[in-house]
Amino acid sequence: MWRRVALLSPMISSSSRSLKLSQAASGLKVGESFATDIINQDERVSPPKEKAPFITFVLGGPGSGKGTQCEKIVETFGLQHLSAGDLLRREIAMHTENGAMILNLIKDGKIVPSEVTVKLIQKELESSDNRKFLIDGFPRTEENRVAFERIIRADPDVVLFFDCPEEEMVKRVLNRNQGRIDDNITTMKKRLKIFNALNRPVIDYYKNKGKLYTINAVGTVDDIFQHVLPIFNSFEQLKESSHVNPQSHLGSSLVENSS
Ligand SMILES: Nc1ncnc2c1ncn2[C@@H]1O[C@H](COP(=O)(O)OP(=O)(O)OP(=O)(O)O)[C@@H](O)[C@H]1O
Ligand SMILES: Nc1ccn([C@@H]2O[C@H](COP(=O)(O)O)[C@@H](O)[C@H]2O)c(=O)n1
Ligand SMILES: [Mg+2]
Repeated sequence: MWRRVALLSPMISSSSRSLKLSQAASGLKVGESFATDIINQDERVSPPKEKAPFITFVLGGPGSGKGTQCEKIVETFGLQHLSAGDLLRREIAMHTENGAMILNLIKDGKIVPSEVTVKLIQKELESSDNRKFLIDGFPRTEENRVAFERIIRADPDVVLFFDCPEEEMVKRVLNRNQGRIDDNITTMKKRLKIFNALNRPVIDYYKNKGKLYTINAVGTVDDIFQHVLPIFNSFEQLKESSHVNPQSHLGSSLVENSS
């Protein structure tokens, strides 16, 4: 098994390098490991450089179709889907120490403190063997974004923004029928307000950085996915692990890279 360790070479003599590396390896955080060396614990050989993980943030208003499109991206390109909302709902279901606080905030369409959400994401990133992630519904606020940079010490490679009119989002959420406590008109109105006030600045931030891909989220699920395909097709490292031949899909060029 490959374990990630920080750049420790200067503090390690050649004879005891493997042992000290493996001792030091436990207790590392994801952010530390992103600029790291690795060691093969079975073979004790010189480690090759580990590539930084490929991170996609998936943004869009409530009901814009983020989760639906993420499922299709996973099927085609093999990324791991981490939905911030699902991670938070799991805390509620498991009655963890933050569960009750999270429930109250979600009921009211409010944003959970960034530290809590980022730590949940961090756990998933660190325990995964996948190196390609779709982080859905995150960052929701500038505070979320800054906390991710501080704790995880990584930047997204791609930011998708599913752009959908409010009327359509309301219709979809009210028809979702998955028993979500926030799928009602009162909470939906609050969520839309929060989206416009707090998520829009994050979208603008990535637009200015040239990382934002704005996708028209109106149409059938398959039509919309046709706009997503060419984005991921343009990254060589994603083609390597694709489950189907993404080239066989006719990705349209209706995507706007808003840089
Ligand atoms: N293109 C589409 N056309 C019609 N309905 C859609 C489309 N995409 C998704 N839906 C439906 O709309 C609802 C909301 O979609 P989804 O859960 O993917 O949105 P979301 O952006 O993840 O929302 P949230 O932020 O609330 O989690 C679901 O019931 C889904 O099946
Ligand atoms: N970064 C986030 C993401 C979500 N929340 C809370 O969860 C609710 C549901 O999120 P979905 O992505 O599943 O729509 C959302 O309204 C927030 O209350 C959060 O706080 N921070
Ligand atoms: Mg969702």
